[in-house]
Amino acid sequence: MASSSLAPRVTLLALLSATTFYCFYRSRRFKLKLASQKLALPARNPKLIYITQTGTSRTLAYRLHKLLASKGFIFDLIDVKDYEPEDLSKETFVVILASTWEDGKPPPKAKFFVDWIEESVNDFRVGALLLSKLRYSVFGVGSGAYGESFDVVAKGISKKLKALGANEVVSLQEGDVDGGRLGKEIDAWGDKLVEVLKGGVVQGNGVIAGGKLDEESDSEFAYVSDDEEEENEEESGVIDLEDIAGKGPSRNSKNTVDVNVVKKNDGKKEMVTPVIRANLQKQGYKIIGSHSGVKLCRWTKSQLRGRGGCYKHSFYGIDSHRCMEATPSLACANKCVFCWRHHTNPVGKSWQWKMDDPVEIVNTAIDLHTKMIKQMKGVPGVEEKRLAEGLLPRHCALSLVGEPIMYPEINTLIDELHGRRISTFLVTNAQFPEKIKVLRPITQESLTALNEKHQRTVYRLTLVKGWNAEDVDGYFKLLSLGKPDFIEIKGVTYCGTSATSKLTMENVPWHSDVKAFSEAVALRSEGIYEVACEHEHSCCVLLAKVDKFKINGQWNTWIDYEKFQDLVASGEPFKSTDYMAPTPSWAVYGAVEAGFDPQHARYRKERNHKPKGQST
Ligand SMILES: Cc1cc2nc3c(=O)[nH]c(=O)nc-3n(C[C@H](O)[C@H](O)[C@H](O)COP(=O)(O)O)c2cc1C
Repeated sequence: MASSSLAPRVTLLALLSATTFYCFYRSRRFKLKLASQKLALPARNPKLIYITQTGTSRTLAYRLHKLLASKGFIFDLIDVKDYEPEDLSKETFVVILASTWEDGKPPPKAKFFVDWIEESVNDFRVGALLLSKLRYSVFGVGSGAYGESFDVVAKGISKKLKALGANEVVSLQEGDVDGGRLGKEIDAWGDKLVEVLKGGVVQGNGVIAGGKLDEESDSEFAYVSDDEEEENEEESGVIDLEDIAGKGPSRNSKNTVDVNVVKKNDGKKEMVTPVIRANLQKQGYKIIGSHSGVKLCRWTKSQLRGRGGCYKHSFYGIDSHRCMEATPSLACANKCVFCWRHHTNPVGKSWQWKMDDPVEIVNTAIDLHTKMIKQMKGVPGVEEKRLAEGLLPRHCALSLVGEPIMYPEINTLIDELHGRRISTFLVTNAQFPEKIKVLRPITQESLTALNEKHQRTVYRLTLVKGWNAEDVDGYFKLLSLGKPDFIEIKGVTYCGTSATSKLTMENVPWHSDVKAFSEAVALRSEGIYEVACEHEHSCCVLLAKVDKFKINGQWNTWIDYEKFQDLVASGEPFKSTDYMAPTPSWAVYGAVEAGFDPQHARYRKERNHKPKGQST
């Protein structure tokens, strides 16, 4: 590097690092402030929402409200016309009573509410965990005389809330006005709700206390599938039980059982509600936690079924079902909760890190990954061949944000992974440029201090409409710093509006917006970058350096993983172009497949409407 350009570059790098660190510090301060404020905020009341035309559901809702109040559980009673459905992502417990009218439609006053739920399910920009904090139950009000459209509004709401990640705590009740027993039915159903609510108190898991909900409660209460495509399939974490009330789940050698969903002898699956947990505990089982941290990502499940992969498959040939995560951990030996941020400003205490052995980290990562893959055996649609592939992880994501970047053994960890022919890609940030500089070769790296690396480097940019989707010049300046080989530009995924995220659907770009921004950045680069690939389903586009990766008109954004491992093993220096591979035509920008691998089976959810703002 010419010495004349070194000084400004170092200055810029330092500036960027300092800015990033400052923003990080501010955001943490802000979060801490919010957390401390939160303690003072009253918890959000659970909601009892009724959907009615002629008043039946309202009468039942009042009756249920009274019953719940008599047991000490205070719900806000709300007519659906007065409820803003976007608030569902802030709720933790909602009970809905819904009637069905002509042609299986909801009463007109509920149209907006029902449409919002429906559209959120069908909108691929919305995260499958939008309502993951929400626990809910639905009671249908209708007439069996209407045959196929009996209670369809309630059934639809229940199914769609589940698809958005909400947890159903008492099963849907299909109330039939013709039976003349609706009053008794709502009482019995209400008793079940009370049982669940009481369970929350008994278990002390923060679900409900004195009729109030704790917004910060963990979701260990019930397991929910994060699979958008298989709404009712709660495969991971399912333990086959003869009968939970009788024998219970088979114990493992440690006499513990880790369940969130159980299957009863009638084949039905059931959530492990606090009540069931209590029953299991009475039988001597120790419940050791939830599955929230070890669920397979939806792309992995999809690829195990031979269906579409994530954008990393389209851009680089990474198979999700062969990709695991390893998290190097640093634990403070002084058991200090503030960890390194505290210790960098020590308060007089000598300190030391407790570090995981790299071999142990890799073994644990492989172990967790293979365990989860094995759980998919026998799940409908999962292919034997892909299961076998999944048991041989080939890629590893190393997230080096925060504490792990300080992990001194990072190169040993990378060596350990490569020793097992597992390619590594890093996710990091600009706070620790020195650490990035000394890293061993990996297949792909991200962010600044990368300009001088010989491996593939990538920026990842998340577009938020109204926030950053217009600043082409600003982003081009950032590119000029690290001169990455690739730039992934991805539309933000909507995960609900909350105290810490003010994003709304208005901020979520369409794929056409992402394309337009990417093309503008490419244009601004004056030929250095071109848009190389796209993955429409993820709203994601890849820009790549033309001189390195486009050879005789052919893009080479994919990675020859075997060659990469051979190069590592050789011990000789090598460059990113030594292990590049041709991008398949279906992944190239503008292809009719729009990044969808034709070898995968396309699985489309039923859509009743075209996505907003799209012509096709
Ligand atoms: C014109 C008409 C159409 C109806 N269509 C359905 C239907 O498709 N499915 C159903 O389950 N119930 C249907 N019902 C029954 C209503 O859901 C039932 O009367 C219920 O009690 C209405 O509750 P609400 O007063 O809370 O709106 C229909 C009733 C009427 C009068």
